[in-house]
Amino acid sequence: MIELKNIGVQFSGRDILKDVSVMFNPGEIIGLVAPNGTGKSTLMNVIMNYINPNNGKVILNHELEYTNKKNEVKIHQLVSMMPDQSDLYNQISGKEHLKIYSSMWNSNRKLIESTIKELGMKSYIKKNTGTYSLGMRQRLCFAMQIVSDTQVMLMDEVMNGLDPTHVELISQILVKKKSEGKTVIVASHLLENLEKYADRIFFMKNGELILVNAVSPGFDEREITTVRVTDLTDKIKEKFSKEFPERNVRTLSNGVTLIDVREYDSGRLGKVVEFLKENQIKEFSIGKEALTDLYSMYYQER
Ligand SMILES: Nc1ncnc2c1ncn2[C@@H]1O[C@H](COP(=O)(O)OP(=O)(O)OP(=O)(O)O)[C@@H](O)[C@H]1O
Repeated sequence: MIELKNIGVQFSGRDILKDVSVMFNPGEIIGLVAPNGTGKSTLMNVIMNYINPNNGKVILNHELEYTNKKNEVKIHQLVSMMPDQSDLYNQISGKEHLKIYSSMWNSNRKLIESTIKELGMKSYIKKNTGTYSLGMRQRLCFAMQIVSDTQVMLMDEVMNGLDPTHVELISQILVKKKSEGKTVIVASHLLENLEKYADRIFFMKNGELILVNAVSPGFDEREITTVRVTDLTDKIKEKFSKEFPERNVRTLSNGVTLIDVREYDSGRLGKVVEFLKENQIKEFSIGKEALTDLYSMYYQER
């Protein structure tokens, strides 16, 4: 378990993190979402003690803090940050990288072979990383962190440069890590993907963390709050507002129109669906807002 207590970071007098207090638990995947330059990496760097916060502290397992070098070594045995592609050595093989990480964290050597297999890296793992493509390098960075096998794993843009098959594969591995009790903290711009596996998602805005979506546990798939329409023209929208004047209809910058049906009974909801069908609107779903809608609301609404 990792706790951030009243963390404040200022750069050039600007608040990047403002009194952030939050707890990340074992067996959960945390998603961090924000536009470029908001503070996701800063937060991770604070957790790693690569940046000294102006205020506050990081506490691991209720007791360990970055108060001295000895504690830092202890914490870094338990908390790791996924390496960056620029950390790779071009003149040695992927497998050598994995061996180095396994030794540094003194983890189970068996993890090396199983991770290579799991990530489909067998055909190239013995070649020098200088010959790797972007996606191959990214998979290696991910594999290095998996091999280190720490209790808390921080991943900044883990899906960078990966094709959809590998995005899916890595998502599945993240879920597996979670089931092993790891705390996985992922900063990502792939919202649809993140939404599938993250337990809690935080948006960062004005130095604060805002919990936007508790996907599970307790997330009720059946809860209907919104009809989400992707092909609503202005004309039909106007007509809709006349027929359903009491309703809150909003069109977001991503082009999606959300109709708030929170207080509708099934009869009234049926009428909304009927209206859409009668007006040849085909692209709609009934349920909740998607993460990309929430993102539009928080960051892009004019
Ligand atoms: N060492 C530093 N000194 C001064 N300003 C910094 C420093 N590190 C980061 N910043 C600033 O803090 C802000 C947040 O940066 P950060 O790298 O945390 O953003 P991010 O959300 O991770 O962005 P991205 O999605 O682009 O990775 C930016 O405006 C950046 O310029």
